[in-house]
Amino acid sequence: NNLFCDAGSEYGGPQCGIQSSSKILIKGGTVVNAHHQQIADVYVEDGIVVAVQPNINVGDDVKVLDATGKFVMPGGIDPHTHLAMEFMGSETIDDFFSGQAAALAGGTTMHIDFVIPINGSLTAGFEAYEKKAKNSCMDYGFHMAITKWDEVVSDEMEVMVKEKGINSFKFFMAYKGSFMINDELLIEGFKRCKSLGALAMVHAENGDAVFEGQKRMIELGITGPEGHALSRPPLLEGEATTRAIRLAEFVNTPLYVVHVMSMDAMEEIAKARKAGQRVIGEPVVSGLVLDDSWLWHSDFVTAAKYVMSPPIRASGHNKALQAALATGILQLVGTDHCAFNSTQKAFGIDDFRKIPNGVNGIEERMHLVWDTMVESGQISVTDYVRLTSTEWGRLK
Ligand SMILES: NC(=O)NCCC(=O)O
Ligand SMILES: [Zn+2]
Repeated sequence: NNLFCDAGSEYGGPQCGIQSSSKILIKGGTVVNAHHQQIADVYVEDGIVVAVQPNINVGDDVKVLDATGKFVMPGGIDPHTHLAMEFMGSETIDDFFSGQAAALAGGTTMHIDFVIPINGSLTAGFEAYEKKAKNSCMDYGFHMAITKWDEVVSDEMEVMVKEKGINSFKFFMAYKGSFMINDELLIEGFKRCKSLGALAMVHAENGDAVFEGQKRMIELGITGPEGHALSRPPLLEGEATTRAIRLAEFVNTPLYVVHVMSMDAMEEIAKARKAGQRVIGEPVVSGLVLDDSWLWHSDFVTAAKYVMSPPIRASGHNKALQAALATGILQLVGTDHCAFNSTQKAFGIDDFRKIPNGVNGIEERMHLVWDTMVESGQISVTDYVRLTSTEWGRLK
């Protein structure tokens, strides 16, 4: 714990909740936000940015950091994480502390995690996540999943929005037999989001068809990690994405599509946005920089690391997603950080359906987006700040 709590103490910063007065001047850097960049000083008092302007003069009680030749930008906000998540018979290996420590090491200073209800109860889920988040060492927020529907859940959504500060709700169209909801629930949920002014989010894959695809693979004797990709092709992501988009249009409420992994889904989002519908698309770093060749690796331990849903796609989807991000079809980058170790992944050594789904990324996101998108000239530094940090705040 202390390693991270002490990390900022040199600058008089807060030490894991112990607030002490601090004054810092970050001098002479290129200050970047989502709209503009200029050489300026940044004056920070007790963790709050008080002034941004050239040549700020300060007294001896202020710690001065020379940022000449460097960029000074907001910390990253990861809009999609799963820390301490119970999933597929296991719990993610990163809890709030270790996941956040990794995030901080990589330049992300806030994340939004998904509260998973307990037996459908939002209240019980929220209380559990409040406990899980007790060992936090950075800012975080919550979205919430909706996994069943009745009057109680509908009322609890209002409590979450009005009293608990949660105003984004995710509906899983996949994971048949666990989180998956049907279209009736999706419509009810969208209607409730609309009436509460909350944002509806979807994990868009056709869970029934995935189930059928998995059966087909097993019948063909394909039990390794490659079966994961083969059983849930881009087609099924595209189908669910367009269905969710059309139902959101029917209800007339905005829609946020999490982890857009394929051209198929991205093109549905592009069409809807072009038609004027309020649809937000979130690619994740794994989908932007990797391809599915890893899932065919002969070593199970290596291949299983890359099992997530929707799957990492064949080469070409990644470049198309990058282009969509650069041209404004997709809006912001998450990670879907949901890390399992090799012992946990080995639950599926004989059957890919049992490999816990999820990959890492919370530490790597900022530098991977920089390397892939800025260094290649696809986006500007201001775009970088928008896609990795400020856009989530603007949406909310
Ligand atoms: N994506 C994934 O494979 N694991 C996390 C749960 C989810 O977001 O679907
Ligand atoms: Zn997720």
